[in-house]
Amino acid sequence: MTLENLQVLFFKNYEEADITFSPHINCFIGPNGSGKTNLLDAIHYLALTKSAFSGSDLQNVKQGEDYFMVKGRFVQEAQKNAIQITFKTGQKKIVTNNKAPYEKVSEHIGRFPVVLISPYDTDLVREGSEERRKYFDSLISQLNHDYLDNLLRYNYLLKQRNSLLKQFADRNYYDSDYLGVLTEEMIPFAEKISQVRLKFLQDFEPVFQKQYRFLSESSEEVNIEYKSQLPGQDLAFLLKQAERKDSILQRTTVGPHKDDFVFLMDENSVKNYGSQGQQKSFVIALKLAQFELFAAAKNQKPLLLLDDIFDRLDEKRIAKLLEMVANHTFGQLFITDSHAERTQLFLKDLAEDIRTFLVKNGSVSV
Ligand SMILES: Nc1ncnc2c1ncn2[C@@H]1O[C@H](COP(=O)(O)OP(=O)(O)OP(=O)(O)O)[C@@H](O)[C@H]1O
Repeated sequence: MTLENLQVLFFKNYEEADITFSPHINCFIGPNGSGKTNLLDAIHYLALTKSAFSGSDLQNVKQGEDYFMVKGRFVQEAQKNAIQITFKTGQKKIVTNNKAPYEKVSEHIGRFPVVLISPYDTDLVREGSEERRKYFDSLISQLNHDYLDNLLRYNYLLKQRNSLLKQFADRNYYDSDYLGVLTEEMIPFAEKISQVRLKFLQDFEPVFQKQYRFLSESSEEVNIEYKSQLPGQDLAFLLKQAERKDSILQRTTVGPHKDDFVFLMDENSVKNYGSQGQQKSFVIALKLAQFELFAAAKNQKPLLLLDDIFDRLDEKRIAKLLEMVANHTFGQLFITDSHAERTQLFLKDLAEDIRTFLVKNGSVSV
């Protein structure tokens, strides 16, 4: 799969940009804060209908404006998909493919696979379980639409259950039967989510371990452990047992929203025991495993977005990634860097068609 072009309007620090890409390597070069990462984010947005960095669409609208648009043409085999996403303050965003709106935006997710490697990836190791759940949920959702639907449904019901618990506390009254009906409705979704997460990890872990060995060339063993209250347990019983606690805390304390994916290195926590270099290898291996699984499942190479890797990674890891580029492991690549000479030096031995874009203060030139 390739992205032929990208147009943005009032997206982050861009008033307007219109770029035609190389099907191989594209480099965005410019000073810090000029808007290189924002272009990668616009590509991410086109593929996944959300930013990789900002939690709210309002943050993506250029300051002083009230809407933004991102537009681009993905080519899959001979088929062209012109995607346009428009967000206007206070309104629902509109996503169209070849001018036709999707019935459900979730249908778009996973159709145009993209993998982003960014300096923020180490948050997956350092932050709490929510970061990791979000990452794996997004990954599984791009491979499995039923999973995404179940997850959306579960999250909706969870929100309702939590607000009911809060209402009971506020009004000083309690209706266990009413809560029970909502709880029962959640259980099948919770069970499916847990089953799919467990099964996914069984497929993902060996691919991840292979990528880690390739990147680090060291002997430590890495694992990802699925930590959940659910497998092998009767969830209805667990929820019933937690009901008193839930009513005091006014939130649901049992369920897949409490799961974690624990990152281990020689059976120790990567967060506490892994060196900075090991943590970076760990997260890049996650992303390379994601790339490999997406490529296999979708029978096409995802776009690979590499943010600031020449600055943030040591030469050994950069060499490994470039070895993969030279071996044609990847398809279309988008790379950001603040130093043109450094990028040229790293890419000089590659035979691919390399296109360089100069980024300056929210504008792009060739
Ligand atoms: N909604 C917005 N409106 C206007 N400007 C914005 C908006 N969101 C982000 N920016 C600006 O975009 C700039 C950051 O762009 P970006 O992260 O793409 O930079 P970069 O070139 O990748 O820098 P670095 O090399 O430091 O990673 C900042 O100056 C920020 O203020």
